[in-house]
Amino acid sequence: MNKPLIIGVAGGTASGKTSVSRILYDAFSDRTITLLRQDDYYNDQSHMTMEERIKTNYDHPLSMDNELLVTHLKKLMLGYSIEKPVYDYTQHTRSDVTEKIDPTKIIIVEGLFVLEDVKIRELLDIKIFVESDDDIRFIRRLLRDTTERGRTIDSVIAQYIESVKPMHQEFVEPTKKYADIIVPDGKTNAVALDLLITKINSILSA
Ligand SMILES: Nc1ncnc2c1ncn2[C@@H]1O[C@H](COP(=O)(O)OP(=O)(O)O)[C@@H](O)[C@H]1O
Ligand SMILES: Nc1ccn([C@@H]2O[C@H](COP(=O)(O)O)[C@@H](O)[C@H]2O)c(=O)n1
Repeated sequence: MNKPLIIGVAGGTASGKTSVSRILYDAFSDRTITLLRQDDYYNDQSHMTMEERIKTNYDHPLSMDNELLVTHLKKLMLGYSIEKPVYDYTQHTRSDVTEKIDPTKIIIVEGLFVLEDVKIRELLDIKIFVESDDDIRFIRRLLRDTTERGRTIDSVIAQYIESVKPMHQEFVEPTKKYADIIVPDGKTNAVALDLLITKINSILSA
């Protein structure tokens, strides 16, 4: 099998990374394609109490097991299957199950820090940064985390002020400089998405 095409999608929380990745995934669903979410590679915290887990700074790169993500990407590149962790946001740790992922022609890897970590970055053939205004991202996150991630309004606000916002400015926003393409407004940016799909098609048919 030829080396897979690896596409990295970075951006702040609720910027639209998953939405953009899903559109690219759907556009190439006639080929073999995998979508890996860096969130599944948060450190395993099953040995910690819930009180300790709540205190973790999930917006610092050290909260991620990037070593495992890189190992998994390299295995997929060599044609081996992996057992991907599955993250549980309500428990702040990996769930008991893993998901078997087989090697595919295209791999999309999306997450806050996929452009921040040099070892991940150098595996990427196309580097995308999804950008949305901070206030819009905060509103989206508030809605999402209270409906889908089992959080209270107060906890989302406190976490945003204490860690999400400052860590975004320190570790996520600066990685925009590594992007091949910055996509403002994420999934609604039809022109940028069309350009990306055209470019991916041209690489695949080369
Ligand atoms: N362009 C957009 N317009 C409106 N809502 C959006 C847009 N992009 C994302 N959303 C919504 O915002 C939330 C976060 O989007 P998501 O793609 O999961 O972001 P991320 O993966 O960067 O955290 C989701 O509920 C999603 O439906
Ligand atoms: N236990 C956790 C783990 C992560 N988070 C937050 O998730 C955000 C990253 O996911 P996106 O889909 O928004 O990119 C990140 O900002 C962490 O704060 C969490 O709250 N709890």
